Amino acid sequence: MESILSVKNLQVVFSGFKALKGVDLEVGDREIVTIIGPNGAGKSTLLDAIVSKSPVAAGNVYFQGKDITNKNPYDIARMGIGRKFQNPNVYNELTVFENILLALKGTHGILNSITAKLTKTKKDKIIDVLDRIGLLGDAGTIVSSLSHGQKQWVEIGMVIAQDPSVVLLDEPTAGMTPEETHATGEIIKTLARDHTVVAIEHDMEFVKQIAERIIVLHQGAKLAEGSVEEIQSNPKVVEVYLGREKIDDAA
Ligand SMILES: Nc1ncnc2c1ncn2[C@@H]1O[C@H](COP(=O)(O)OP(=O)(O)OP(=O)(O)O)[C@@H](O)[C@H]1O
Repeated sequence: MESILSVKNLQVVFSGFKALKGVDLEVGDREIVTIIGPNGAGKSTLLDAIVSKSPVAAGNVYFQGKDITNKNPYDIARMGIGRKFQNPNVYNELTVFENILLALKGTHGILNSITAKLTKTKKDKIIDVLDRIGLLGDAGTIVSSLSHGQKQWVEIGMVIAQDPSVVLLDEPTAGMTPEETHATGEIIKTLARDHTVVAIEHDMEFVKQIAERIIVLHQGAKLAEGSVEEIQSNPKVVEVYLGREKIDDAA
């Protein structure tokens, strides 16, 4: 497998605390990789370190064969790695269409973007993004009136509007209803036709819906890696994570 994103022996240290203790990760072009693991395992830190939001203490991150370790986050985004955080970061007072417009490459300033004449290319691009996130019918809706799940989709749309090769998603279904969660899975599967997706997720039904390969992190290290079946039957994973989830559910 040719990797588009490659993480080698990655270490992140916060004031002496080793949040990542030497993690390796290989992600193939247009693959969907899901990262699971208990709270505090280092999942968000791993995505943060890839885009230089957390400083890498040792190890390397390669994107399309280039070493991007600790490069400027803005340059990493421009090179083609898009990152969506847990909470939707959208313009609530603007329409869905305007939110996607603002995220397009080469768009500068809110007022400029909204008042400037829209080229057909930009309009077609926005329509394509809205179609892919299932919000074409809501193009003119003000974002504040959308459900929490729909806001998350707007933000996914804002990420893909920048044409990243790799999309990093941090708990994309957090706070969603089961129906929204399922719809998000279908959106992600469609995205993976054109983008590589790495998603952190807790909801195992969702993981089963989208995952081609699962990475399990535990205490800053990789505990296991494999298909849904391999992960579900791995005794170490059941002990530290999946068994724990069942106990939590029962509680
Ligand atoms: N900026 C920071 N400064 C200090 N410690 C941090 C910082 N960011 C994360 N940590 C610590 O690093 C560890 C890993 O955190 P991280 O958020 O990556 O875990 P996670 O697996 O994403 O957890 P969760 O599922 O709860 O989001 C935790 O112990 C956390 O407290």
